[in-house]
Amino acid sequence: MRTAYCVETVRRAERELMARVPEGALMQRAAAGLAAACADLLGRVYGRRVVLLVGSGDNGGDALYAGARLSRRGAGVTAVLLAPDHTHAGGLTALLRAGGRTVAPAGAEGAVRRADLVLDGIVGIGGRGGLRPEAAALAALVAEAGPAVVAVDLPSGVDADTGEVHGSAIRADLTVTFGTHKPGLLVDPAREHAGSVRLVDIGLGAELPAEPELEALQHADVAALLPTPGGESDKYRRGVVGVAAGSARYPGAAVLAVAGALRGGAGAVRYVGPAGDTVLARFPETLVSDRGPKQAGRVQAWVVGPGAGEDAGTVAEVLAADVPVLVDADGLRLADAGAVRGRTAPTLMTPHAGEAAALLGVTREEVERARLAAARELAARYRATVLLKGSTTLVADAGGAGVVRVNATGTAWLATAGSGDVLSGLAGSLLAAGLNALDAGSAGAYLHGLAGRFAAHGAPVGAHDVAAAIPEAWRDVRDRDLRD
Ligand SMILES: NC(=O)C1=CN([C@@H]2O[C@H](COP(=O)(O)OP(=O)(O)OC[C@H]3O[C@@H](n4cnc5c(N)ncnc54)[C@H](O)[C@@H]3O)[C@@H](O)[C@H]2O)[C@@H](O)CC1
Ligand SMILES: Nc1ncnc2c1ncn2[C@@H]1O[C@H](COP(=O)(O)OP(=O)(O)O)[C@@H](O)[C@H]1O
Ligand SMILES: [K+]
Repeated sequence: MRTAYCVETVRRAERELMARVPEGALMQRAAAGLAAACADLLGRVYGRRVVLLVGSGDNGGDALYAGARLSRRGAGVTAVLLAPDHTHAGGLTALLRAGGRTVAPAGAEGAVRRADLVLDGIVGIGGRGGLRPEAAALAALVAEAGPAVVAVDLPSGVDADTGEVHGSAIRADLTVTFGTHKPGLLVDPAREHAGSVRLVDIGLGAELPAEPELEALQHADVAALLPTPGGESDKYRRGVVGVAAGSARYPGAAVLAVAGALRGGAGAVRYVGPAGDTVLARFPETLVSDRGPKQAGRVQAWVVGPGAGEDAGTVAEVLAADVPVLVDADGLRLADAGAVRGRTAPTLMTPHAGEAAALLGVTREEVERARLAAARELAARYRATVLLKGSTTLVADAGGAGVVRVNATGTAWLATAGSGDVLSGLAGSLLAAGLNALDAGSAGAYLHGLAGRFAAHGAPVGAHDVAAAIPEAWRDVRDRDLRD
């Protein structure tokens, strides 16, 4: 499991650790890891030109000490001091002793244009708001000049706790973060600014609490969740998932949800709705019923909503069932909030940003700017588990207060019509197989993201390709975990 902790928790843990280690030790650990990552990126350090953007805090100190290390290895290092009267004194002395030089922002253009590498040490977890004008101008110059950029701890200008970006922020190729990931490194739009992320261990682990702010499943975590049939299994014991989806207008949504559900671990898929013939033509193994959800026979979980059109009656009927229910797409609009809140069995809602915005009464852009807050807010309002889809997929458990799962496997190729329907079938199938709503949502998103990658291989795909690649994703999770 990859975990991320918010700034307040990191600060508390750092205080506790600092009380037990020699003064300055943590910064030296951070700087050593940072310099090593820069050396890896450069390939050869000797003769390279490195520019440090140095702000007023310890983030700048990290950059200066790392710059000193690179300078000792033969790099030409220039520090641009954004706050010359408040520069980290120890770091500055170390850099100057190692042969580095300093320059004011006004005189930095030449050095930036010649640089092989720029280290962003403007602000770290002490940053508030976007970059200030002088730093923003430097960031624009760096972006235009195009050297590799390594962000120290996190890209300056992004919100470490939320992933929000207020104003301008550094765009990095690599972020070297210390002690633990911060939520902003895993949640867009900030995540996009971070590039790839490397975690440097500074010994913080033992001081961090058990419950992080965010967690991201890895192969081993998902492998442990995947349902596997045993000797005693039959199709009913593996779980039956009911899919109430599709309409005369959108029969394809039913097919795609069933396509996902058939690959999600349930023993059988029961389809209810007006697209039965279309579903059967594509998937003859589906149990099709032309009666409503109540009369369709027992299921262990329902998926309702994809392509449902205006069929509020079916949504209400499904919500009245005493089994886990996944509500997606049109179902989200048609569901009565009180009925969702009143359910005793788990509910998993799977909106994209537009659907979440409609439920919250805000704009889509507002949701995309503050995904974490939106997912938590919906989970609180509906007392349901909420999987918020998009470039970052988040799963907040019912109530919204606990740890939020973030999915790291997605690819932008999944932004294709109907791929959400596949996800709803897949996650609903995992619910029917016995996973709780948080696990079903996050393991479903994980497999779905991986399937998207495998199906796409860097080229456009349709949603049915994603569904067809789910078994490959499943095998990859299971087999790579066995090898690890
Ligand atoms: N505390 C520790 O034990 C460790 C801290 N480390 C580093 O220390 C950093 C935190 O250092 P600080 O607490 O000094 O905070 P920062 O260096 O992140 O920033 C604080 C300073 O930046 C200014 N500032 C805030 N927002 C700004 C903005 N938008 N534009 C320009 N300036 C702004 C503040 O006025 C303050 O002077 C971490 O991110 C990490 O890089 C590491 O050395 C590891 C150990
Ligand atoms: N930029 C992106 N990067 C990664 N995944 C994305 C991106 N955009 C969309 N997705 C994923 O693609 C799927 C689209 O679902 P959805 O918006 O419901 O589409 P539809 O309604 O057409 O089925 C979701 O799983 C979502 O997380
Ligand atoms: K930084």
